[in-house]
Amino acid sequence: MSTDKAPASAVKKSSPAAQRKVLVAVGVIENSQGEIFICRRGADQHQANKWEFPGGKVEAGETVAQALARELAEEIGIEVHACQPFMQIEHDYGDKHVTLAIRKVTAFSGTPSGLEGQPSRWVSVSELNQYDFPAANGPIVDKLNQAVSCKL
Ligand SMILES: Nc1nc2c([nH]c(=O)n2[C@H]2C[C@H](O)[C@@H](COP(=O)(O)OP(=O)(O)OP(=O)(O)O)O2)c(=O)[nH]1
Ligand SMILES: [Mg+2]
Repeated sequence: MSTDKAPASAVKKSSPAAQRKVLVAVGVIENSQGEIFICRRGADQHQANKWEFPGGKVEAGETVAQALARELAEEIGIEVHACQPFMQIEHDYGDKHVTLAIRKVTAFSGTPSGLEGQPSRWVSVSELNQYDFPAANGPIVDKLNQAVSCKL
C-alpha cells in the first residue's frame, strides 16, 4: 500500500544527520489471552539489554509492513498475515533519532521464540510496566494499558 511506504528521508544515508535517523517497524503481538510478546535486546545493540517489541529497521524500498514481516520472521520465526497501524513515535536518543512505526499484528502463524538467542516471553499488559523498555516506548505501554482498562 503506497501510504505505508517508508519516506525516503527516513532511510536515506547521505548526510550525517540522515545516517543518525532510522525508521523502525515494530510489532505489537497479542495472543488469545491478551498477553503481549516481548524480547530482550542484546548487550551489543543500541539500547542494550532493554526489553522491546520485536522489529527492526526498514530497508530502502521496503514498506513498513514488509519490513515488519521480514524482521518478525528473522527474529522470532512467525509469519505475519495481517497488521494494522497502532501508533507512530519520534524519539531522539542523541546518538540516534528513531521513528517507530508500530503495527498491531492481527494475524500470524507459527509460535514466536527468540531465534537470535534473545530472551523472550509473553506478558500481560498490566505487567509491561515492570520491564525496562527504551525511553521511546512509554507511549506504547500507556496506550496498551488504556485499551485494556476500556474493556468491559
Ligand atoms: N525493535 C525495536 N526497536 C526499538 C524499540 N524501541 C526503540 O527505541 N527501538 C530502537 C532501538 C534501535 O535504535 C532501533 C531498532 O533497531 P534494531 O536493532 O531492532 O534494528 P534491526 O533489528 O534492523 O537490527 P540490526 O540490523 O541493527 O542488527 O529502534 C522497540 O520496541 N523495538
Ligand atoms: Mg531488531
